[in-house]
Amino acid sequence: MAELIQQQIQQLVKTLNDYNYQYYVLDNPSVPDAEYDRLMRELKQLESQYPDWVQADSPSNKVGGQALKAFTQVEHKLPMLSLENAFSAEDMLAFNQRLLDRLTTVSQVAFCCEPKLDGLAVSLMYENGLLVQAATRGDGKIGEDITENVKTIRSIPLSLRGELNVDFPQVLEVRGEVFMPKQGFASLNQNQKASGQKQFANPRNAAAGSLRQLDSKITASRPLAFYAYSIGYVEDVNGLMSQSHYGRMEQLKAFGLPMNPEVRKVQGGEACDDYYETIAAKRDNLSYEIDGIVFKVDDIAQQQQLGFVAKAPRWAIARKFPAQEEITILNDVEFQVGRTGAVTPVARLEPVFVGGVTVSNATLHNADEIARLAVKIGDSVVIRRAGDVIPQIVSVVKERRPDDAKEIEYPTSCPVCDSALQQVEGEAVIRCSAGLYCQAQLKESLKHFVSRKAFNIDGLGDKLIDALVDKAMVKTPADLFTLEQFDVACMDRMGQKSAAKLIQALADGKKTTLPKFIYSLGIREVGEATALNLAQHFLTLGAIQAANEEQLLEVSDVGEVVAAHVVKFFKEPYNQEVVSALLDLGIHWPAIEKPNEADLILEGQTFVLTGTLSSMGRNDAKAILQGLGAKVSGSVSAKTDCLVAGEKAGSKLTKAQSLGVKVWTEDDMLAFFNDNNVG
Ligand SMILES: NC(=O)c1ccc[n+]([C@@H]2O[C@H](COP(=O)([O-])OP(=O)(O)OC[C@H]3O[C@@H](n4cnc5c(N)ncnc54)[C@H](O)[C@@H]3O)[C@@H](O)[C@H]2O)c1
Ligand SMILES: [Zn+2]
Repeated sequence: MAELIQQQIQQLVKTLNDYNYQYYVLDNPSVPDAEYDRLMRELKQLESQYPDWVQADSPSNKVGGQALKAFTQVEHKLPMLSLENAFSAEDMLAFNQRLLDRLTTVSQVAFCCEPKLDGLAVSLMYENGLLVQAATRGDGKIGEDITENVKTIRSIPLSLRGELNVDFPQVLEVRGEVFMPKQGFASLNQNQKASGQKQFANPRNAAAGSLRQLDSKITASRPLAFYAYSIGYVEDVNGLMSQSHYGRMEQLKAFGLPMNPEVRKVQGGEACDDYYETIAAKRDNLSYEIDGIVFKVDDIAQQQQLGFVAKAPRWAIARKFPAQEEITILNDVEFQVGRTGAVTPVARLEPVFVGGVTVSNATLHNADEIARLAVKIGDSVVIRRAGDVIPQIVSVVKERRPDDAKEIEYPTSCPVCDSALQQVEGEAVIRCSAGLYCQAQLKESLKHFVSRKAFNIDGLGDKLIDALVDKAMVKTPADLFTLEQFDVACMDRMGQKSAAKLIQALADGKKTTLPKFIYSLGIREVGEATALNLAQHFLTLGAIQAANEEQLLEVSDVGEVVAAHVVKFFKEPYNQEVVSALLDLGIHWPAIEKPNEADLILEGQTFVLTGTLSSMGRNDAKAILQGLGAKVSGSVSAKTDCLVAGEKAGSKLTKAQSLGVKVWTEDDMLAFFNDNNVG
């Protein structure tokens, strides 16, 4: 027994030291933080139970990793420590109680609350107001000299604002986090992918890897940012620095250092919990990754009274958010066939709680992605789920690969209809060649056909469509309109009442609009906007069906790919049959009037819509603007002529303002519509 525990401790120490090396030295961790934290807690638990067996090289009371030899080493004047972690409200209560036990004279502690940025700590040494040295944390005592690299980060001032010895002290060490904003991270990874280079697992590794470059030109090309969060060593003969941590943050801001705008000072533990909840709710909308909240005792005298333990201050704690990355097992890979025949590998996972939900499936995208991950069935994989984004497999933990791990085999024929698969050159996707003869494609097409923006048929859910196709009651979209109440009522979970409702909905659905009809056909690459443009350009279905590629290219937003798909679609005899069957069954729409040239008052102008409009949906506003000849685009650029900003407009509004793009409120837009008798 004893020996077993000792072995367990040794094993944990070895594993965690390996993980530290991968994380801190190589900037390339193999397991998610949640897994590391679990193993660390296990080790600490064993060490406190069996103090005689604590190993000399235990990571439980060490900070970070070793400084890379390739850099000049910097000895920190004051150690750069880590933080104690809290994982729950109970942990926070215990922390608050520990503080109150030690600070016997106070009944409530004031805290400074700060988002815990997921980047890496750096020390910036300012002497007489000039930045003379920048260093990484390293092992807490010795870091790496990264002065030249840090100087390439635009938001870090090379000199402080204000007057020496009046505003700022003669020596001031500023500490803070260098991080990579989410958007910068996404575009960096896109570039890495395009140039065939390794992609980074997350923004933290990307930031660390970018900062610890021997060539500062590479660092300069990376989108790094910085927020200050404390001070280290100071020579301050005039006693300029505040005795409140929050006060110091305000001072640093006045000296020109970037400060996180979310930082707040609050009183007592409950206010800390409120702050935690508030930021947690905002987390997905922040432009940078955070993995928790840091709570710091605000009063510097109290901080000094509390002091430090081996690797962290007693006066601060990091409360971590639930993990967005977890580790689990890939049990199997199944292949799904989509509406356009694309065959997509779907990962079946051992269920795991991540990003606030239990995840048991993740998309694997295509064969290229499987090759990039080099994943096998049976592997331990890292799953990421952030916000509402669908879960992704980000990496494979190679050292945990079991001996019987199986290669993922791509099917050689359609897994649903057994027809041949085709791969278009230059595309990663593989498609079933059978079109609507393939039941999977038929089901997905029908789901699209009845969806909200197409025929909008209430009461025709995915399960019912699957069943109707399986029972061969529906073979084409036209068959939906020949269904009878009696047939539908016999289906699972349907009764006479819901069947009657559905038949009525189908009858009502026969009246539609031309753009919706075009959209519902599910022609590849023809979305709502393109369908609308096609309808407005050609005015009748017949004209669209008869158009050749050249004529189609005249439609705004229609390029060669779309034109080819449209022509191909209407050439297909099967599609021609379905379209005429639909028309024979009474599908109809009001005629579109040709807009007067003189009515196209917004011709050549690009509009962007953002925020919530109270008087109409964004799609309606878009249609009216397009009717006046405007292009409506999704993103603001220098080419944008006007941004319509509704309620709660966010980053697009800021961007438009910074580019000097004209901005309309919803009222401005309505007034314009009114003046021009539209809307
Ligand atoms: N996945 C892995 O293999 C692996 C390996 C080692 C460490 N880790 C992760 O790293 C953590 C330990 O790392 P650590 O020692 O750097 O501790 P930490 O990340 O838990 O906390 C300390 C660090 O927080 C950062 N920080 C961000 N905002 C801050 C703020 N406002 N104020 C103060 N500090 C702020 C600083 O960089 C500071 O050094 C572990 O809990 C684990 O999640 C993961
Ligand atoms: Zn098929």
